[in-house]
Amino acid sequence: MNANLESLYKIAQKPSRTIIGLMSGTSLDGLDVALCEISGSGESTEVRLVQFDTVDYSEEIKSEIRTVFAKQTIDFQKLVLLNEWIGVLHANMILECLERWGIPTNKVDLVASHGQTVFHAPKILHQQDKFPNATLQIGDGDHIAVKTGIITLSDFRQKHLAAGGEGAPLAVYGDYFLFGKKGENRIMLNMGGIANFTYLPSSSSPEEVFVTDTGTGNTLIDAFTRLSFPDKAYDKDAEIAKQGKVNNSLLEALKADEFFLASFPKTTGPELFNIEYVRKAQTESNTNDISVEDLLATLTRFSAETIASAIHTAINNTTYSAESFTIYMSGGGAHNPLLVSWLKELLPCTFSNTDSLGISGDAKEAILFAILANETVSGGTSDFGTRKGIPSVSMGKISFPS
Ligand SMILES: Nc1ncnc2c1ncn2[C@@H]1O[C@H](COP(=O)(O)OP(=O)(O)OP(=O)(O)O)[C@@H](O)[C@H]1O
Ligand SMILES: CC(=O)N[C@H]1[C@@H]2OC[C@@H](O2)[C@@H](O)[C@@H]1O[C@H](C)C(=O)O
Repeated sequence: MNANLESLYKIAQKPSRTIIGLMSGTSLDGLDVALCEISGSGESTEVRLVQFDTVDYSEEIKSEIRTVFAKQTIDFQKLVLLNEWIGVLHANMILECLERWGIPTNKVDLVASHGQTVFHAPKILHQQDKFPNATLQIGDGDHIAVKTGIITLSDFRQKHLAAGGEGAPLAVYGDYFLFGKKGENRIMLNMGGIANFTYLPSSSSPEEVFVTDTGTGNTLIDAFTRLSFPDKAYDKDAEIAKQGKVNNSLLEALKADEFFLASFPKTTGPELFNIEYVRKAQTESNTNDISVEDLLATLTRFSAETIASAIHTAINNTTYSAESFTIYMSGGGAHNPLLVSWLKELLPCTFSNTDSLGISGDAKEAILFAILANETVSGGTSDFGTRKGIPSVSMGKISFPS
């Protein structure tokens, strides 16, 4: 047997595996690195987060990624160069973390790398019948495997697409395995650049569970903060938005997109929710000259209302009462006090965060990829019934170090 396959075979049979999950999301703030100890698989998966760090992206890395990020027209050579460069950077970031944590590379069984999404194009966005749903993550896994010497799984979204999904959100696989609980109505709400939630009703039945994006989380707030205050990456603690007033005409124009009428599950990204999207809504609502404070208040309200409306729709489609649900928040938006206070005003549910369930909300997405790799190496194809958007598949391409 090939020596690489033999070592993978041994890893697959271990009672527990040490897996590094990596996620760098649409906010481009940095690389989340989660060192996990994982045992079991599927619904009996157990995860212990041993170490977690976000390695901040330098201004150089952010601006290089932004040259191709969510853009229709790009320098094609730059995309090719970035695919390799990000792979190397991510490998170095893993090595930095391991050194800081005092953990040798040979103690790690697997790396699970999401890569950097550069363009997400579900049919609802590209609207070209002959082309399927599509998405592209860069930062090649081979660089990570060769540089770290650790078997690496990467490019998880392509199998999901091949099996009929939109390539996202994948959160459901981790949320259902870790947080699905018979007898409790739970919603796992992640507010990153884009917001999404996993619906976990008390039946815990795979037939009822689903996951969907809701629209923008922080991406528009971040973009307009950066535009007016180039030294700020985001509106920390909603300090700017809190000084403004929601402009209702603009809010209605922002909510008018057909994405909000489409049924679940659906996915989106900054390819739709970007500066041009807001400028168009401002022109339509004659609000081009509103202050940056009012604009940020309105964009924060836009996130709150669209998240709340999607959750209302999900609950209204069932016989459960809204009051019986607990919403477990995660992602950077859970740190935005204005967004959270508006969500609490708009939804009669109980609010908590994933930390109260023993999983750090900031680490949750990186942990998800460690779980997906664990599933591929030693689990199965967990059955999500026939529900659209959650194919029962194993995901990730395997890169060997040699
Ligand atoms: N204290 C805070 N106040 C306001 N907003 C905050 C705060 N802390 C974090 N955020 C927001 O969270 C964002 C980062 O969120 P996160 O890391 O979850 O996004 P991401 O993983 O890149 O996105 P996605 O999940 O869409 O891929 C920041 O850009 C900022 O908008
Ligand atoms: C294409 C892509 O990278 N999508 C991300 C993004 O960030 C949040 C939301 O949009 C979600 O759909 C997804 O990531 C998480 C990890 C997911 O797949 O569940």
